[in-house]
Amino acid sequence: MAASPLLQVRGLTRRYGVRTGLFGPWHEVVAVEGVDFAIERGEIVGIIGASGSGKSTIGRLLTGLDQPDGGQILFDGARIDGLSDQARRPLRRRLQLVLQDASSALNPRRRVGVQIATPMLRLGVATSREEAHERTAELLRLVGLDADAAERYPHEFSGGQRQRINIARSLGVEAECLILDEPTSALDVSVQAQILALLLELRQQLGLTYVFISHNLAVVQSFCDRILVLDKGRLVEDLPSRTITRQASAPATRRLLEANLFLSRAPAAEP
Ligand SMILES: Nc1ncnc2c1ncn2[C@@H]1O[C@H](COP(=O)(O)OP(=O)(O)OP(=O)(O)O)[C@@H](O)[C@H]1O
Repeated sequence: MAASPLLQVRGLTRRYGVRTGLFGPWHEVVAVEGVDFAIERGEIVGIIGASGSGKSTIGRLLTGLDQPDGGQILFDGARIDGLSDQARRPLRRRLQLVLQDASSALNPRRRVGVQIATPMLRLGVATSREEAHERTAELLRLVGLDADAAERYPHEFSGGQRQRINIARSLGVEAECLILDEPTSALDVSVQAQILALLLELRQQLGLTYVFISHNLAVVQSFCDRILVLDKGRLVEDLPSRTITRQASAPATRRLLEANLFLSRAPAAEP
């Protein structure tokens, strides 16, 4: 029997009730509507679309920070939508969300080492403080930081280094799948490239699966195996990165490709 995809969504739907003004009438905003896709182990899949197309909503639904109004989410063949906090606990280890703003994910008042070690102990990946401590040093090395980073506080690091710490924390709990929501958008291009290279290396070493949410088509094309395009909450394209330029048929994808072409041809700004 063929193994099930690592992550699968069927008919995923999320609508929000929104009020016009303080006392105005309520109306419905469709954030995500009837989305279907499947992601295999070891794949890097990009989710792209214009602002408001539903990308982050999908990230929140996949990681249980929000619940769908309709449809199903399966992880390793089992339903994970609508789980209680208790039932979700083992999953929290396997499926991790990495956000754009690494600072907000880190506690400014706690040393980096403690922040990497605590989830390991809480989720039972390490059974003693010593083991968590050793593993923290290994992880810091793995993401390209010195082991003494463990003794420092988040504000002592650059944005790119903080994102490395964030990734080390996800790896500490032995995550299998990272949902990366614009993980490099706040970084300058050279640091962005370093983080993407690190993620590729980690996938190679650890067999990780990534869902990469971004508004940047050029980045998604170079980093992902496959690209899903959202338009007003609907999935309108699902193509391998290498063929998307030739095979794209959805108007939303064509718009993204044209914008990308325009940006790559635009003359550099005057100093
Ligand atoms: N909590 C919420 N309450 C009401 N509407 C929401 C909420 N979260 C998202 N929405 C709406 O759902 C739609 C999709 O939002 P979402 O943040 O998923 O888009 P996005 O593609 O990630 O956008 P961006 O690229 O700008 O971050 C938007 O119209 C947004 O206004």
